[in-house]
Amino acid sequence: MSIETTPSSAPDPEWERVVASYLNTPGEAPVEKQTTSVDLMGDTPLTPAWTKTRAGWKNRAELGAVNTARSFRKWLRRQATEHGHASQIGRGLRRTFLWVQGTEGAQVTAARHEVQQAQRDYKAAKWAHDRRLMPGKEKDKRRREMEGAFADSVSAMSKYRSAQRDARMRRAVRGVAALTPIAGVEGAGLHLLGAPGGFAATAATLAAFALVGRRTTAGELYTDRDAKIGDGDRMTDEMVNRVYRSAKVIGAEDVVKLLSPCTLTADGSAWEVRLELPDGIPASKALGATAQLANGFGVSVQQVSQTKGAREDWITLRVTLKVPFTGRPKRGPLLTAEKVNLWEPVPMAVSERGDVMAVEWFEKTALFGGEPGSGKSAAANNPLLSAAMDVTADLYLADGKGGFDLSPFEPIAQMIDTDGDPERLLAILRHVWDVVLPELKQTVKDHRVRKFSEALAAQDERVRFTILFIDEWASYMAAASPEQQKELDRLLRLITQQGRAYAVIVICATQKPDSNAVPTGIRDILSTRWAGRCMTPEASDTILGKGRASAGYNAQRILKSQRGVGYLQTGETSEPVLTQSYFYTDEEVEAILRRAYELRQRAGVLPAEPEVTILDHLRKSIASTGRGEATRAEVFAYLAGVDGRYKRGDDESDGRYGARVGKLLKDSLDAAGITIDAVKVSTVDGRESRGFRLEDLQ
Ligand SMILES: Nc1ncnc2c1ncn2[C@@H]1O[C@H](COP(=O)(O)OP(=O)(O)OP(=O)(O)O)[C@@H](O)[C@H]1O
Repeated sequence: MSIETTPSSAPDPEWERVVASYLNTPGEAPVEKQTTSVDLMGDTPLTPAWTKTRAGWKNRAELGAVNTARSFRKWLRRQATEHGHASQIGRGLRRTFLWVQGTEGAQVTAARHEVQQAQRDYKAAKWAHDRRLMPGKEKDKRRREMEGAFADSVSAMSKYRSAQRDARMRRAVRGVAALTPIAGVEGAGLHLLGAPGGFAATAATLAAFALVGRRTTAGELYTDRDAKIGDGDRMTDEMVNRVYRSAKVIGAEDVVKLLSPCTLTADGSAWEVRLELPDGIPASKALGATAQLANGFGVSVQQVSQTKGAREDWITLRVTLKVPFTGRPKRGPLLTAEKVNLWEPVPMAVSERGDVMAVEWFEKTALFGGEPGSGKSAAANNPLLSAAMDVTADLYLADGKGGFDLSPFEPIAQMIDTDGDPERLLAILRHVWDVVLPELKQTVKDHRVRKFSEALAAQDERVRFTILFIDEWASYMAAASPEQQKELDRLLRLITQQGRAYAVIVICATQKPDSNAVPTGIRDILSTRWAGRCMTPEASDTILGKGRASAGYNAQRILKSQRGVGYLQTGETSEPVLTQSYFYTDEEVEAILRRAYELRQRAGVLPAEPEVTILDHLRKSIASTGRGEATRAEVFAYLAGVDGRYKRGDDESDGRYGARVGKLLKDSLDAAGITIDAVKVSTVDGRESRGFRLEDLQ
């Protein structure tokens, strides 16, 4: 959450007056209005009420502590440079001393030099005059010269004295000018507050000297030019402009206009600012320069996110202080939900800002993509488990990888394939296309409406959601014959295209999102996309759409340590949003599905138990030996456990029992149209016997 500063939301007195006179008809008592402090210039930040609550104060205190620690670190770094405060004070003292001393010293030196010269001239003239054996005229001339030199020497001496006096006087005046405020402040501080006042006055004096010495000898002032968020500096207007310039998003002379102040979010996890790009620069240019911006801010590329605003030139920039989504996953809402209504948006993930991302599923289809381990099964679990908790949703599930991800859904799924068997998937698609969809279409026709709706669902219980989830389509295609491939492709296309209006939700998941993974024609109509970590920007684009990676939405940038993180693009938001999906552990999945089972049992919508055939029993009896084959005795022992007719009578001999149940098994297989002959197999202790092999059954 960020502290909004929206001056425009401050009360407008003119408007209030108009509204008040409109509401107050003549004769009526005037409407009593709440008075709020009016911000006439609209320039005071609006302080949300929550900041004055206990939690608000606590948050502020925490933020204050974080900021103080950060400022202290920055101050320490500064002290090692020539902009350190000790250096500044030293420079200030030197400069003040030089100012008090002034430039009169040069004039005094010049005057002294004049005196020395005049005295040298006088000595020379006197020496010339004092010589003997000189005609009288010459003697007179030399006397005059000597007297002239003497007068010059006296005059130079007087000028020198005057320069000295003048210099002393000026220095005294400047000294008094410099010392009076210091003495005044010190005196007043000591007089008024005693020792603390004296300390405060000394601090003020030092601050004044620091101010005088703030420029270095080279004339430089201290600036935040190199300040980086990664170094613990705060985001400033100047920093944002510098970084956008160095990232070449804007020109050297351009300026980005800040639409909001640079604010640390309420939870202290990120800096945020809304900005307006200069004319002629599209938002996509800024969105595509995330790596360069991250460099400028001194953070990793995962820490910078930009979202396009309502206008092409508006951007919200967010720089987190740590790599997001590396902490513990958020607790999923299904753990405590009693049931789910799929007609309402289903919470799926949490965005970087901590917003819950909820997805509407009616008329939606989805594609979950990402390299193995990126968390797509965990992400896809969100709609699947939500659907499980809505008793009006029927689940048709197929796992091309033949893994265990879907096994816990088995008791509540209408049809499921967990073996990656294309024939089984074909049976599921045929059932949905031939049985389910026609019934749903008929329901719509009966009500003479165009499509399903929540209101219709309240009237008619035939209005149900149908969830068709296919994990790893490519694996099915690889295992299918060319005819099966064609048929699978045809049915999936038809169901996806026609099912939307009848609440048929097709969800595909794939490790390698290309045209083999999901046929291109189908991929294009899958409206909701979730892109987990990908190997290449191209793979990311295959899920999110062409050009997304270069516009800044590149799932290749997601780190391995960011578990379950992916770009979520829904019909509701035009831009993909980086999110971390809710994660349910295996135990949690089972607990949710147990509740879903009970809900469905109470609602009477559990799928009918599939009939177990004699072939299923035979298969299981062989599988239970773990050898891929079973002796007749082992098969009969298993069958005796599931069917009373195979139990041995008390007085039945080995031979008679074998003959009786052997015939019983043969008759049952014949009735099912299955012919399997007993073959030679090995017993547990390696001897030979007659029995059945699993591969023969398959
Ligand atoms: N949202 C999440 N929060 C925390 N950890 C997660 C999250 N999502 C997935 N993980 C972790 O990542 C692991 C792999 O997840 P998941 O099985 O969903 O990946 P996947 O992409 O489906 O892999 P595969 O393609 O091999 O099936 C999980 O076992 C879990 O430990």
